[in-house]
Amino acid sequence: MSSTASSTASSTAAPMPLAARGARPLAGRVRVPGDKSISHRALILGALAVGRTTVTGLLEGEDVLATGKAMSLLGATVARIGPGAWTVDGVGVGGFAAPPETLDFGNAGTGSRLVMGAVAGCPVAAMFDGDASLRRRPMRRILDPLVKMGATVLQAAEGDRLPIMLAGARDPLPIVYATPVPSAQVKSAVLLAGLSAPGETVVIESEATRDHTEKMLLHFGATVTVVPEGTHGRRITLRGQPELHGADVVVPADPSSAAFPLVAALLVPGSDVVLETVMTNPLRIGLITTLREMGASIEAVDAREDGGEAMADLRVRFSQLTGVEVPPERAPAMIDEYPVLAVAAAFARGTTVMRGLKELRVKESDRLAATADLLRVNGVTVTIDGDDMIVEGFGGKGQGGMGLPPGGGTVATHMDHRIAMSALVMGLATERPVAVDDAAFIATSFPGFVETMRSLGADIG
Ligand SMILES: O=C(O)C1=C[C@@H](OP(=O)(O)O)[C@@H](O)[C@H](O)C1
Ligand SMILES: C=C(OP(=O)(O)O)C(=O)O
Repeated sequence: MSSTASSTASSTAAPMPLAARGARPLAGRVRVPGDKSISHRALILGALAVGRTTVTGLLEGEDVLATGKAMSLLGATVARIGPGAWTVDGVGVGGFAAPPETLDFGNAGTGSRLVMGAVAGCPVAAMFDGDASLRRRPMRRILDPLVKMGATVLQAAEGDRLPIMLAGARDPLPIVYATPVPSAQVKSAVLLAGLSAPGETVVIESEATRDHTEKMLLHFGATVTVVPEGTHGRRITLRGQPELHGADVVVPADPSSAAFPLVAALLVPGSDVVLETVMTNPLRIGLITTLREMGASIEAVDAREDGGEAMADLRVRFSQLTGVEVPPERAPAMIDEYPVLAVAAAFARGTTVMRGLKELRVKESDRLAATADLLRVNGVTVTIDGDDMIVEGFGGKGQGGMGLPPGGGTVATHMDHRIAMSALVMGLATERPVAVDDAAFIATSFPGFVETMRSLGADIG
């Protein structure tokens, strides 16, 4: 790979404390970086295609750069041709070469798990590793179906965790797999392995998760059909052994990154902000749906489509929010947004109940615990009841409100970018500043976060 960026900068660098304090109204237009999910997939499918893939708007965060490096170690030619513009010359389905060194995914669950799927369909062995956070995350959910498809786990740390040495199948088997957890990463790993298998690989999910892999497989020339399954689920069928051809991929702005300036604009009085070209895939906008139910002013302007993905500019204005109950079936559409939703809930009038958050326990940190701690050290009452989180809102300074959350705390971020950004957003609107112990991991998904927020008028330093 022609980029010099290291995938493990965050884990080796000294901690980077930072604080946010009460701001004047936020105003202006910004475009947050490219979608992380689409960026990983563009590099992986580009590497498995024949010919050249050109990606524009790629997220140049550490997670995605680690995937780019892995693709070049597996034999693809990955080059940066300009800011956010990359080319991938692929090796074709099943064509990965044995990598000469460990594939180090740093902090990235998505990169490590999707690439395990892609490697499982090739007759090569690769060592997968990551930072201390990634080494704690469960990998059995990925290994189980991949072993069924013919891959072999040659080595793994206790509890089927990284570092893992995985040998791909010489003759991969197609399977019908009902995912035991709602996870786009598990679904995608099976589909990527299934590319090399003859016949049909089927994934059945009882709750629909983000469908970027399915959409991008179609874009690269595979045959994929998707039909509803049960009340909230889907059945995805991939015809194996297609010839994928290189394609152009335009990456829209990441709604999971846009969530931070979006919630900040809702919380800081007088704010009026436009977030440009935000992806609005229905399986990614649970946060927007929820915030609108809470009374948020979020207007989608110039809604359009590119490469099969919906996008729009979002105009967001300061709003008095009211607590709501968020149903568990919405979780997959906003799984990474609960920490920042919980921050918004702390400013709302009344109680917000978020149900069905089990998967938050196995992210970069135990996000259920980390989010509750984030709020508590800043004076907010939070209850964790099983897999549900209940936040008591302060309600603001107006009629019926109890004022603003006090703030004044230092938040332990536990190597988790979303906890760090959520805490800093909170500090823009609390009575006193909010500090974080380490903001370095923000670079995994949102390089330029602090500069972007400052360009809107935020006081972070
Ligand atoms: O497939 C993806 O790109 C992702 C899927 C989600 O993880 P799970 O599949 O573990 O829910 C999400 O949390 C992650 O940030 C990105
Ligand atoms: C959970 C996340 O990512 P990953 O699983 O790729 O580490 C995230 O970005 O919030």
